[in-house]
Amino acid sequence: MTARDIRAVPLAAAAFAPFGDVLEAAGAPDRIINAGHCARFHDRARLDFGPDGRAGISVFMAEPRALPYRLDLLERHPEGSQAFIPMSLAPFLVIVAPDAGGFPGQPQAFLTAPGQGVNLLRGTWHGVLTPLAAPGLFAVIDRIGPGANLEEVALAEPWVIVGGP
Ligand SMILES: NC(=O)N[C@@H](O)C(=O)O
Ligand code: NI
Repeated sequence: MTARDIRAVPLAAAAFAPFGDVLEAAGAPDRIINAGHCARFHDRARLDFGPDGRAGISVFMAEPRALPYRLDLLERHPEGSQAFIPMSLAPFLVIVAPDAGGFPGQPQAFLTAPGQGVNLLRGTWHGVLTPLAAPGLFAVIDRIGPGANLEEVALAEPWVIVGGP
């Protein structure tokens, strides 16, 4: 490990909560529906599309990356939340960072388990969608609306996201 290495940890709702929501069928379902044939984990994301935006669903086909992963760009969407719902069971890397005076602070990296998705809160600094295996196929729910909704920061010094214990 070097000073610029960040170890990815398994994604967990409590640790991720300041940055967003973990979308998963975990724990007790909120409702049993469809004549008992379906468990509904109800309303699990803090969606936010602002006063002049609306929700959109897009499909992303992202190029798989590998660990160790060079992180040299962070971004945020000041006008809306952004959710990534994998359409495969392949893991992906979720990188987030707190805000530090309008710029990203120390990033944190999480590895998803099969079946987990995430919703990033409005304005959360994050790395771009980073699948770790093909297909990098995702449904993305984010803001459709007027105005700029993307702030990018190229890092003067990259971080290296590493896996493993
Ligand atoms: N730009 C875009 O649609 N995607 C990014 O926001 C991302 O987080 O991957
Ligand atoms: Ni984004």
